[in-house]
Amino acid sequence: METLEFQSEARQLLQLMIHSIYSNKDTFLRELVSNASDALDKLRLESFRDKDMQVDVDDLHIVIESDPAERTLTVRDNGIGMTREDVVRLIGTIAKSGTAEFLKQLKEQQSGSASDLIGQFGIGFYSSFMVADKVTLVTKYPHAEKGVRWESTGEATYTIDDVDDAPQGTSVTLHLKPSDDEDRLPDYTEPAKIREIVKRYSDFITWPVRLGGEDINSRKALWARPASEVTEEEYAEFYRHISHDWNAPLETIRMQAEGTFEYQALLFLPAQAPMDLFMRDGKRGVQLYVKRVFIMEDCAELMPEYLRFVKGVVDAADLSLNVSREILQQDRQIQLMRRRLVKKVLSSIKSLMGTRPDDYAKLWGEVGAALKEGLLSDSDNRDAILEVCSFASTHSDESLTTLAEYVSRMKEGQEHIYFMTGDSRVAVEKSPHLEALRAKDYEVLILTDTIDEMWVDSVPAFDGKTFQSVAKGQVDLETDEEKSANEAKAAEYGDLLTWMKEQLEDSVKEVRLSSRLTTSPACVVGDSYDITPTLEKMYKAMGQELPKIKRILELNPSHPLVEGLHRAFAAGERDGLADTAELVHGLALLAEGGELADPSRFVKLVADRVQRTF
Ligand SMILES: Nc1ncnc2c1ncn2[C@@H]1O[C@H](COP(=O)(O)OP(=O)(O)OP(=O)(O)O)[C@@H](O)[C@H]1O
Repeated sequence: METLEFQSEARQLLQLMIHSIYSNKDTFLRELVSNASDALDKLRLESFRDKDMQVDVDDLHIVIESDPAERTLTVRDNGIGMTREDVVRLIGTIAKSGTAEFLKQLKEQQSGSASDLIGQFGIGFYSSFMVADKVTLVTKYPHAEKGVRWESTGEATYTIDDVDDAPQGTSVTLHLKPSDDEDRLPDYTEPAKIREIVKRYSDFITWPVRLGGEDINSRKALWARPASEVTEEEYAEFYRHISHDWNAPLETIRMQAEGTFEYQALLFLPAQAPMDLFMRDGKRGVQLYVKRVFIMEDCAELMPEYLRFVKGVVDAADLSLNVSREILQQDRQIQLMRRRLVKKVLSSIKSLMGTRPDDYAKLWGEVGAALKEGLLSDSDNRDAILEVCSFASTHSDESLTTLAEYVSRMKEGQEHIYFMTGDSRVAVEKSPHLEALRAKDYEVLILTDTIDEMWVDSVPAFDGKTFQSVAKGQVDLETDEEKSANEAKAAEYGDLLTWMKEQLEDSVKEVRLSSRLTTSPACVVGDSYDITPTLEKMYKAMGQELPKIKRILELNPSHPLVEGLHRAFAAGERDGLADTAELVHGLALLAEGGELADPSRFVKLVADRVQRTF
């Protein structure tokens, strides 16, 4: 027998379980039944793929046994089992990505809301320690010679030992803590209690769950039952089973297709973003069943990456049971099905917008940044995605706006949908680029998600209105009169502009008069196809070297500083004027929250000027 130590993260989670923070301890049984069900699915699949496997798959089931005298409760399955290495790896450590992040968040939370986080993380098996002071697991993997016995009190260590005569599958025996009404710990050896919990949480499990020789679950796949007969609570439990999210789903979507390619789908939109939404190795896709038989988890072929927050099941009638990912990728029917699933999800989000705006807002807040990835990757559905997007805008400090709402508020003569990207709302709002639009009372979308920097370049228009960055290209807001006045100004300033461009040659590619400024002296803008400073920063952070990007300096000819500069220049003054040009450029960069190439030089120039005022 060997005694091993739990990995430190596993130990921390076990401590949380022992000093349980869940008020609802019944859920431990759901976790054990859920694991057993997964193990049966896996064995069934494995036996299908590996014909040499000497296993009996005729009567796959889950048995629950209780012994009131010994105060034990056992959940047994004749599923895939685990090897000794599996046990050490799967039960002794927590290999899931994001564990450290999870524990950090947990520390920051009050214990009340910690259960939300735990549910999301899905610590499954460990939840046994909420109700047991010792847990014994005996398991055997089909190809392993011997079985394994694992035992622990949930403290720092566990023991592991070989077993000669272990049956196929896994049994988990809980040595229950004394029942205690005050601590809301019921007597889990009571058959009525066990029956009640299984009925409530695990009724839909496709394998029989037996107690005292009797099947106690109905085993009906929810998606195969008439929608009118399934309760919200049943959907919610099923959602929890497949998603490991503790919360109820925000929306349940059912689909049915008949004809040449039959399938049923039961999909869920989450109330809370999955923890792994933005993790590289996060879960993707939905579960695939073929005629009620579980085929694969995380079937990314059925749901595009940008809809990875959608959980659920697709049950296709006409696929072969040993369908592979390669086949799925090439199958035309699968692609058609995927297309319909995507359309259905997007239309469900749209109807949520109309019927339950608060829920829509919640969903958008949680997963909007992922959904927007679709604007880049799914051009077929671009319009449908744009319709369900919401953005911050200068129209309101509190609520977001849809594009349709934006368009309905467009001013007469306004041709474009104006937007500005940036690091934060404050930075964008303070930016000088917005001045002329504000003066005209034009609304500007404030885009601060990383993904916004990318899609705005590839989405041409919404409802026939093109997207126009206020920080790029020429912003054309003037009346004809203003235009001719400006042209005259430009002629007047021509020499100064040329001279300034020479002075600032290393950092700017052009100096011109601005039509977007009203109160600031200057701003820097990009050409229509230049990448933005935020994007430039992102590339740099990823270690990508970019050629130096020169932007355009725009001057406000009605600002006293610029007027003064012009006067001095026209009077032939050149002393110190080069420094002034540099200062004006620096001010423009600072005003948009940008970075100066040489801050110490800028400080010196300003200090010199200030000194001269004494
Ligand atoms: N009855 C079982 N038979 C075979 N393997 C099991 C069984 N129970 C647990 N395991 C293995 O141990 C792993 C860890 O189980 P645990 O319940 O802690 O987490 P999980 O099921 O992976 O996570 P979640 O509960 O979020 O699904 C499982 O993924 C599975 O590989």
